[in-house]
Amino acid sequence: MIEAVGLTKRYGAKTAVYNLSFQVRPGAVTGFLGPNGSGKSTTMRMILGLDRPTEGRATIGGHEFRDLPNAPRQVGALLDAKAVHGGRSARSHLLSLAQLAGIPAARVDEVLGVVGLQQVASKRSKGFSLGMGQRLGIAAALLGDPQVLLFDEPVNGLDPEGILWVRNLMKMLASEGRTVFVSSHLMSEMALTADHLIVIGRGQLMADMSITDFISANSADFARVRVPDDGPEQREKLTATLTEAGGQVMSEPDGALRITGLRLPRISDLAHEADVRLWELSPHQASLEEAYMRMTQGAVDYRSTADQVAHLQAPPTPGYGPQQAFAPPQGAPEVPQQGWYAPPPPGRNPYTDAPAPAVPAAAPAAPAAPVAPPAPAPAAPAGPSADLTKSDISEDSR
Ligand SMILES: Nc1ncnc2c1ncn2[C@@H]1O[C@H](COP(=O)(O)OP(=O)(O)OP(=O)(O)O)[C@@H](O)[C@H]1O
Repeated sequence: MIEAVGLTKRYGAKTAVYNLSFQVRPGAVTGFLGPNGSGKSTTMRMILGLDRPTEGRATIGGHEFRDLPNAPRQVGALLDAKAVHGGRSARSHLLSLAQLAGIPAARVDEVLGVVGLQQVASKRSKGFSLGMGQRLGIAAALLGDPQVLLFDEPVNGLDPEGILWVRNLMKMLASEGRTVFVSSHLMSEMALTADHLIVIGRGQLMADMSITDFISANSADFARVRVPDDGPEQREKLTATLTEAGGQVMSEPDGALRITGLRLPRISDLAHEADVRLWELSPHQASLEEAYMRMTQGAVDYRSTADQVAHLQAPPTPGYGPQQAFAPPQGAPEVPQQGWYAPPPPGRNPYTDAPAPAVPAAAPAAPAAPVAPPAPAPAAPAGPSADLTKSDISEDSR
């Protein structure tokens, strides 16, 4: 098991990680999520003894990394796939790691096979693509057959077949009873891979719960309703009826209405009683991606501004799709078009309203005012976090 207790890291005036406490248990894949610069790599580096915490501690199986007897046989990690001597072949890179850790040379060929790099084992790694480098990094992590594995963005640069392979590998390692801690930006991927989630924002814990609990705690189920386009009267009548019955109604730009707080059959009955015809009545549930976006939208450091290319665009054609203007009916606010744009779930959203993120019931209490305020984009640090352009570049590593 990996455990962090009050883990804090400051780089001068910058607080990268503040008072993080969590446990990563064996037998499950635990996803580690957070926006760019939220402190994921720093946390992993502290767990692996590569950075010293300013306060608090991180342990693996009850020991700090540097006190672990024969650490490479107990813990494997992929932090920065580029941290390889480019002049060495994949095999000799792994052989040198194996020798240092007292691992038999035969294991090198085993892990080369597991990651699918047998064909290029004697090629210099400086010619490797991003995805091949990721595979080599994963091979290094598996070398000592460790019980505890940490992967920082393992699918970065892998093609769809490679992503599927990593997903299955993580699950298999966890099913063997190992502790698997994986950071990723790909929510959809985490939804398919992880059993448990730890979410951080600006270095602080925002959630520590199962994927299922995460979605139900943060997602908003809603119904989408559409009435005939023959004037605003029907929409206004329906809005008033549904609001009176206890529903919350928001207007979408294309004229549809989003309803929360009422079940679909009740919406249908109410529309019937009000003599309003429906062209659409459909259920919607927020995905993990949406739940995550909502949770972390207040803790994002890097945001794009709008590209000023309006003068390059063709003038709108009246009467078509979203370009058609629909005034929101009375009493129905418009669905916000920036960030998370579903209506919030009933009650206050603790993640976006409070100045410092609060923590859900399952997680330890958050500090009052811990992290440095939003600052200009920080200088890119060494290591994986320096890559702000992380993208999924397809490659064929075979
Ligand atoms: N060595 C360092 N010196 C100064 N600041 C640092 C250093 N390492 C990290 N930071 C800062 O600490 C914060 C957390 O960085 P970290 O790399 O841990 O985030 P991350 O969640 O891994 O980001 P990403 O998803 O972009 O990889 C960032 O603001 C980063 O600039």
